Amino acid sequence: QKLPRIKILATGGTIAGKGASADHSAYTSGELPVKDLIGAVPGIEKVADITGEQISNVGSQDMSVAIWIKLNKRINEIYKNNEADGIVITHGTDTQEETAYFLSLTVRYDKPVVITGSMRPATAISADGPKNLYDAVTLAASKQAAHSGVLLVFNEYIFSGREAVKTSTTHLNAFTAPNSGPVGQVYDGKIVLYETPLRKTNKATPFDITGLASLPEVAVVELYADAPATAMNAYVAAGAKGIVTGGLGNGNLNKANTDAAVAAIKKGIPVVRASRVPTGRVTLLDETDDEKLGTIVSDDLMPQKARILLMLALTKTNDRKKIQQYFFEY
Ligand SMILES: NC(=O)C[C@H](N)C(=O)O
Repeated sequence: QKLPRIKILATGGTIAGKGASADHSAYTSGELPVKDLIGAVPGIEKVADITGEQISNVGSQDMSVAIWIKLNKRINEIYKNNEADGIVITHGTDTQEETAYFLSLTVRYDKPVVITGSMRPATAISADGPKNLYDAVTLAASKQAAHSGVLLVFNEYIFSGREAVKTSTTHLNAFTAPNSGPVGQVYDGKIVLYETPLRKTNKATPFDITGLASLPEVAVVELYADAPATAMNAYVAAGAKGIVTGGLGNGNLNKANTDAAVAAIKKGIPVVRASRVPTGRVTLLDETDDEKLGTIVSDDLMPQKARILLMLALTKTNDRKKIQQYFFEY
């Protein structure tokens, strides 16, 4: 029986990280090549017929729109040319949730795309990378991974790429899905899915970025007690095409930032109200009169994910109502 063909696209991160000693936390991410990552996973050759490609080799704190566009292009090409049955992306954890959501919205095929990484570098005692990679390959090789957008596998849990958020800076269970929980588990080489994500992904979104070399600049402005409008005004002056706020509570802006937001909107720059709080929603017309101000709400996307949707939305439209609809659908 022929094994499923899995392509590993490596981008860097701690999973490819190297430290001077096994018992110390200092290391540099994005050092080892993809063949070393595959070579460190015993038994993986029994799960799938694996090939690897290096897309980038960076700590994901240096992930960029340019690398996202390259990844998106390669994934679409692999499926168009029938080069693989499933794709696994290895990635740093710092921005893994952003890449997962970006690709969920932009890949044009309903085939398996699974993303993973690690918290400990490859050289550490009990490195978690090989197990996470084994689990990711197992999931990508199973038929169950299709039609769900990008799935993020970490520490034996499976999350929707839209919902996953890094919620620990150091622990091995670094990801959770604060609003919805995991969609399944992978354990002992077996996948158990409890549910499939309902938000639209892949072909069901209008975000075909084929041919684009960049995306409209969108900035995130974080709120806090007594926050001045300096950051928002500076981003607008620097030419931002959209602003997302990491607002207070249910997406509230203080007076200074409300005034700056209204001024930005008058210049044709959409402002999306998200929240710095990790669970719950930002809904229209709660404490803020969005109709009067012209603001858009993020629904339940955290600021870093709302930024991705706004960048993609701006490739299609500048219309407030349409952009708001995107936030309710995707
Ligand atoms: N655990 C990790 O992967 C952290 C690292 N800074 C990265 O995102 O690449």
